Amino acid sequence: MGVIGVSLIVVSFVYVLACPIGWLPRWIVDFKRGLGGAPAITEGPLTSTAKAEPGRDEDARDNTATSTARDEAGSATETVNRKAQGSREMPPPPRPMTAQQPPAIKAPSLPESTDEEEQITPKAAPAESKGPVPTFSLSDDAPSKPSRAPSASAWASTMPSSSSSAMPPPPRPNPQPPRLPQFPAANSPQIARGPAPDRGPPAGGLAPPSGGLAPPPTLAAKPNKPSKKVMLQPGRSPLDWARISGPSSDLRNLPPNTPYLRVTPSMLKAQNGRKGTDAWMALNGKVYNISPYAEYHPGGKGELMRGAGKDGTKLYGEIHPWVNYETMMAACLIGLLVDEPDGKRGSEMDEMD
Ligand code: HEM
Repeated sequence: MGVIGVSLIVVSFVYVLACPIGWLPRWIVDFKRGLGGAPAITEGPLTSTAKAEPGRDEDARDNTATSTARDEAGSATETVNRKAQGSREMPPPPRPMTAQQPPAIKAPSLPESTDEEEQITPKAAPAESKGPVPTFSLSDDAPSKPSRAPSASAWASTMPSSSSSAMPPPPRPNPQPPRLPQFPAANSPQIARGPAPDRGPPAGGLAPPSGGLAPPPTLAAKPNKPSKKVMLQPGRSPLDWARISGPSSDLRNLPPNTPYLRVTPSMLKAQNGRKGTDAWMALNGKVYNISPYAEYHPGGKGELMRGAGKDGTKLYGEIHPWVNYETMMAACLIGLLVDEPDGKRGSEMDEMD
């Protein structure tokens, strides 16, 4: 009997070792793994946790070792019964796809620390190895080394032109400034009318204005003549005259508090600036003493004295009608030009002119 029992035990061991794993119950498989046999292939669905948990694997080994010890201490009959039970339960054949399953998440190399038992679920590691940080290049040249994220230009150059999903590069800025369209337009009626007619030089002999418009007819035109202005002595500028001929000045050269005089033509003729007398001149019915102004006259003393002792209205108007004599000569006002008492004013005035 002892020999038979030992033989059964030996046969059971041989069967367990030689039998396909898929036909064996789980605890025998675990037992075989504990003996260092083929890697365990579970019957149930493969899960990454089952294959990637070394902690559980170690637990299984512990269970297997416990079972082994229990088996060794058990009787041969129990072993035979378990063998018979395993024979009756026909497990499914091993899946051929098991070996072709994609690699599951690689189990991280956990450090051999004391808290290994607490960390049951390992952290998944990235499938790809960490490479260098991709570099970006903005130059149009091809990148010297391949990078994971190429530059925009390199990407655009590598993209096929026929691809509809490729975004075209932005247009380059136009170096030339935009040009305005022709004005007037080619079909404009302004061109149909032709060029503007030549209306001749502007009236008055003035330089043609830039705007092409003629001066208003009410503006008196300045005669286009050479200037007859003279060099004035120092202190005899128009500004100096304005300073000495203010509203409170009296340049009549008459006795103080003398009222405005009624100047007859004979009186005016006698004031011609000769023989030490002042020169008077009538302008539009008013008589002025022009002697104080002679050194300030821009046209010179000689030109001014052409109207001394006379009615210079016509002469004055021929040269500079724009000059405001009433303001300039207010301090030199003698009085009003009146007719001769005997009615000779008209003929005398004609002679004076
Ligand atoms: C009280 C009477 C007069 C006053 C206040 C006066 C005033 C002036 C003034 C302010 C100017 C400068 C004008 C300018 O810069 O455009 C001037 C210029 C001139 N005046 Fe008189 N004037 C008087 C009478 C006369 C008379 C009677 C004559 C000649 C007969 C005369 C002949 C001239 C001449 C030739 C010029 C130079 C014009 C030029 O070439 O620009 N002036 N006068």
